[in-house]
Amino acid sequence: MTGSLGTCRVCSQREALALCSRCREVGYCGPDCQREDWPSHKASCNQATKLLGKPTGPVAATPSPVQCETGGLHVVSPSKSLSGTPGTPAGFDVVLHGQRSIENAQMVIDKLKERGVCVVKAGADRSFQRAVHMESEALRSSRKFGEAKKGQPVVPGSDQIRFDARDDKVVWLSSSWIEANEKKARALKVLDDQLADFGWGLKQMLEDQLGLTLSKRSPGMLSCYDGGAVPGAKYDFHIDNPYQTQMEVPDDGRRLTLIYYISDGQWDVQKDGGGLQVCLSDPRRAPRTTAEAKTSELLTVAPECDTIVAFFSHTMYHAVLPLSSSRRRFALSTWFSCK
Ligand SMILES: O=C(O)CCC(=O)C(=O)O
Ligand SMILES: [Fe+2]
Repeated sequence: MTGSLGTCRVCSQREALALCSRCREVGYCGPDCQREDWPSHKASCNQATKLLGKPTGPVAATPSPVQCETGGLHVVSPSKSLSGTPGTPAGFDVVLHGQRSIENAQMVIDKLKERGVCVVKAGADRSFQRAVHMESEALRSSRKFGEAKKGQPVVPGSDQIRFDARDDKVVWLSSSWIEANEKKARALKVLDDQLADFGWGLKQMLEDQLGLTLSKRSPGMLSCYDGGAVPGAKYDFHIDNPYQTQMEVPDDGRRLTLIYYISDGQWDVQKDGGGLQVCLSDPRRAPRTTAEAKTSELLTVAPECDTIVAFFSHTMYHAVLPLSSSRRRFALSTWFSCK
């Protein structure tokens, strides 16, 4: 779902900004047109979701900027306190559930512009959350996760290789992997699609308001930090696409990182560790070093089930703090790129 979505199917005048999140077959300029169309679109939407074999319950409640039945998503609590002191998890900036998709997308954009990171409550059904957790655990038991560490020359051309300071294992949900593991990852596939929709739903606003043009998305990456197998598992401070820092690395195109956390129940960052910590530096420019980044205020996000975190891949330093219990911390991540 890249490029233009065409014109709105109702008014045929304005550009469609988002697709129906259930069937992803029709586009609207905004919630008003979508709401008006729902009585006539309902039947074909139900048919399409049946044909695609999508579980309608979870899809209707998953994190996408447009929801058919209700005409968009609904913000419940804009920003609770966001003191961001280490160890104190941030509140949600946006809570998605069922109405006002465009307004929600705008709140995400505003937060990204102001702070480079936005914490969103996705609003998926509990049964869907449980399904993605069970699938993640089952994939781990059947040894589907592989090494995530990547080696890179310390400077280009050097024989000295530095490995990513990360302790997670990952599965890439590429289309061929999904095809080969269809039954094992039904809910994860739906989640990956929904995360994609959420990101693409921001596309036009990111372009118009922040000058960021997204044209590609990576496959979903399911990660597992296993506090039982690797006590204290973590990922040190880094920028996903560090081309602006003093490290001599090429621009890999990544601009927006989206992560959806998957866990069995509540996650207490004081007890379990594993918080995502983001350095709140200038969102428009990457700090040149980790030390410089750490002089900024820190925002801690609890990897609590059903939380989405969005941040700029090329400017925001972040880390996964060491796990301090034997729990497993799962997340589905995806990266949107400008090339
Ligand atoms: O899982 C997280 O919270 C962040 C992981 C991360 O930074 C990465 O995979 O690049
Ligand atoms: Fe990262």
